[in-house]
Amino acid sequence: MNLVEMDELEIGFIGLGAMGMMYAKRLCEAGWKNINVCDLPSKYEQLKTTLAGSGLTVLKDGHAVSRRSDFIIYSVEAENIERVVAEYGPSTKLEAIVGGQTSVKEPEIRAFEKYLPDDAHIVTCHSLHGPTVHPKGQPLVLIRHRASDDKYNLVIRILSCLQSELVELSYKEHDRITADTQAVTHVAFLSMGTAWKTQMQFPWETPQYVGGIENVKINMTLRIYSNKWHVYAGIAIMNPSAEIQIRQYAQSVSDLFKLMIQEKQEEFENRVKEAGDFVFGKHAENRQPILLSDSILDRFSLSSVPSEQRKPNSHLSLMAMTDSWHKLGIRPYEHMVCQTPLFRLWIGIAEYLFRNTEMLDEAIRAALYDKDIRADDMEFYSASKGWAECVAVGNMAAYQKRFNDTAEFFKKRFPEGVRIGNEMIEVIKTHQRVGLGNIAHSDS
Ligand SMILES: NC(=O)C1=CN([C@@H]2O[C@H](COP(=O)(O)OP(=O)(O)OC[C@H]3O[C@@H](n4cnc5c(N)ncnc54)[C@H](OP(=O)(O)O)[C@@H]3O)[C@@H](O)[C@H]2O)C=CC1
Ligand SMILES: O=C(O)C(=O)Cc1ccc(O)cc1
Repeated sequence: MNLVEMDELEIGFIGLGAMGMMYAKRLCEAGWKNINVCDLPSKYEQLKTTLAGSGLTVLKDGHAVSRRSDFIIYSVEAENIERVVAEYGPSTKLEAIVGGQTSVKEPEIRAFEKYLPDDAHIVTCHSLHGPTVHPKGQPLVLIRHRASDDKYNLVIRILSCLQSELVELSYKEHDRITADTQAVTHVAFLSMGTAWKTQMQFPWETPQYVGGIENVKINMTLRIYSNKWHVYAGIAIMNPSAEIQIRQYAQSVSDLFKLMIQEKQEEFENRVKEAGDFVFGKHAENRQPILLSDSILDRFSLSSVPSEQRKPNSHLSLMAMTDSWHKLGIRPYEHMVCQTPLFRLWIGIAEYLFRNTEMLDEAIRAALYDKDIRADDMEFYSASKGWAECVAVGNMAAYQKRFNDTAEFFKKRFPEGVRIGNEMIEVIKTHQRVGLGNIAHSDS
């Protein structure tokens, strides 16, 4: 590392929420000496007090940060990016590099092109994990939109301290891939949460939700609802590629649910198995399987129901996911370069279900004939439709209300769910390094 560069270069963060703070602190710990930060001017005094002695220089607003920083990272809500760049963009230092951390890049790039001076370089990024996950080994998307070689290489040097895996994409590629990996995954978990809440049912008290796969559903749903609504709303509503995926997911839930209640066994089974062959079958043999299993995931339980009382689940959410990948011709393993921990767990449990013929047949039987699970499936169908409509209308306020209503229902269990969720994510990280076969063996 060039020590003069670390002493002299100024790096700025506009927006000091969870992600901005995480980045600023990590860069500071790595030895970058001049880190300028700000949030809303109304938080200036408070931030000065809380960050006194931290090594970060707190400034009043984005003008002050922009005027003196050589690399500026906007780390604000996707919903606000245009307004914030419009306000502070014109104060950008001559020939500075500007980037952002928003999860959806089309609005961010549009704002940069519109409001930044022509001499500004644009290199933007997206860490594909939440603020509480260690960035080491996680994908970090880097988008070189308008930058000289020198400036681009400088950004790589600065962000290298995160120890993430760099994935170089255009902003359009980024939005297309994250619509597949993130937007649709979130809708599945959001719908589970809404369905449970509508029935006033805590899944950890219910016999259908006992066991490893169910632990992923429960803990990841709690993880999403404990995060901020705007993160998910931005990904779903502001990414131009997301609506089609979400619409298809809701359609797949609806199509499968209709076949289930009409007990059209052959049609249902064929459709589910064809989808499974497309995603997990022969053609996918070259890819690296994730190989999660119930035995690995069993220990991450919030459940109070003894495992002997476990009842079969239809796994409508996973069947619909696989069906929707099939209908849209998406091969999800091709997107693993942009995996988030949540996506990895999600595709991991779908893979586990579809590779395990006995379990898949049990789920198909439960879907068609088990009346106990029908009520849950009906609520899940209705919730996924509601989320898809909300995204199609594009109303952020409606999204916020739906999200917060459900979050409120689950909030007492957030600390525990998030703690266990973090442990699950650690396990899949280890698994990425050593191969899950080894872990499965030592666990069993
Ligand atoms: N959380 C996550 O898991 C991840 C989030 N991201 C993305 O990173 C971005 C930030 O997310 P996150 O940190 O979680 O969200 P936060 O809500 O924690 O942080 C955003 C911060 O920006 C502030 N802000 C808004 N307007 C301005 C302004 N004009 N000037 C200065 N600060 C402003 C907000 O203040 P106020 O709250 O008062 O509006 C808030 O403190 C989002 O675009 C998100 O999509 C990316 C990866 C993961
Ligand atoms: O893993 C997920 O999908 C998460 O929920 C965390 C997350 C949220 C937003 C991002 O832009 C990146 C990661």
